[in-house]
Amino acid sequence: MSQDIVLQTEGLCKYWGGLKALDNMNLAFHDKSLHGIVGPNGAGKSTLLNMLCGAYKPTSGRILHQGDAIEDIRGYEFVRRGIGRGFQKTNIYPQATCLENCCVAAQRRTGGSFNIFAMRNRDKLLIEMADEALLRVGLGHRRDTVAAQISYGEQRQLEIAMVLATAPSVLLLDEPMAGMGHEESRLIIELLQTLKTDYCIVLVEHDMDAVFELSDQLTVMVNGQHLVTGTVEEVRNDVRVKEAYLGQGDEVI
Ligand SMILES: Nc1ncnc2c1ncn2[C@@H]1O[C@H](COP(=O)(O)OP(=O)(O)OP(=O)(O)O)[C@@H](O)[C@H]1O
Repeated sequence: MSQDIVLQTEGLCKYWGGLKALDNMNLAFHDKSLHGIVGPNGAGKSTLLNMLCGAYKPTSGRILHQGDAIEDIRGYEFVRRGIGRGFQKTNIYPQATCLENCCVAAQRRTGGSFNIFAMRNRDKLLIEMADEALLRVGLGHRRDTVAAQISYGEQRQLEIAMVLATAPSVLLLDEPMAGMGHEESRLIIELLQTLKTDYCIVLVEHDMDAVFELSDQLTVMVNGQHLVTGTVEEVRNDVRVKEAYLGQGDEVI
């Protein structure tokens, strides 16, 4: 295995009854780079992310993290290993402050302990992790603001901060630009440009301009099948990809 591969799938499959939502997926995700995943609706992109973060168990196949097979470990252990997942639909507690939201996320990494004497130090650590994450996404000034009171775009930034607060090495992001206007999307694109210098990022995103701008490697999936993986240029020039997107009104490749 190449040294900078952080996460890898081997023959990964997910079947729902007779439906092959994901079939024989062999992918390698590298450190300090962004791997885009695109494909028409129902291609299996979210299913893939759900398995990479431990939310779904594969029907068959393997997931390797730093060379260890992890497909059978429990969901919370994925977070403890540094595999962080952001969600397509917002996952925040609206009545909690941005800091509190990030502390809850950080706790998923550190784990809960009922040792009362350890509490003070643990809280300090959680707050440090949460503060660092908020600063990283540019939400330091919103630290003590209730999440319901920040803009939609800021809520999506908060989602990313909540993943960062789990101190991950892998970021799995599902449509972080969904529903955003141009200016808000730009902020997220710039954020991901800086984050990908430090993390292994797997990005599922329908905004093709954003994916093309950000991806070091790009995978196209269709109907649960792998179609092609390559650089943006390689993918854009691939005849099979053009065919797969024919008739897809909202996405032009
Ligand atoms: N829990 C489930 N039970 C049964 N079928 C499911 C389940 N989750 C997903 N599927 C099916 O698996 C296939 C892949 O779905 P998935 O959500 O992974 O696609 P996607 O590429 O993320 O699509 P979109 O771009 O629309 O979000 C679809 O046919 C979907 O209906």
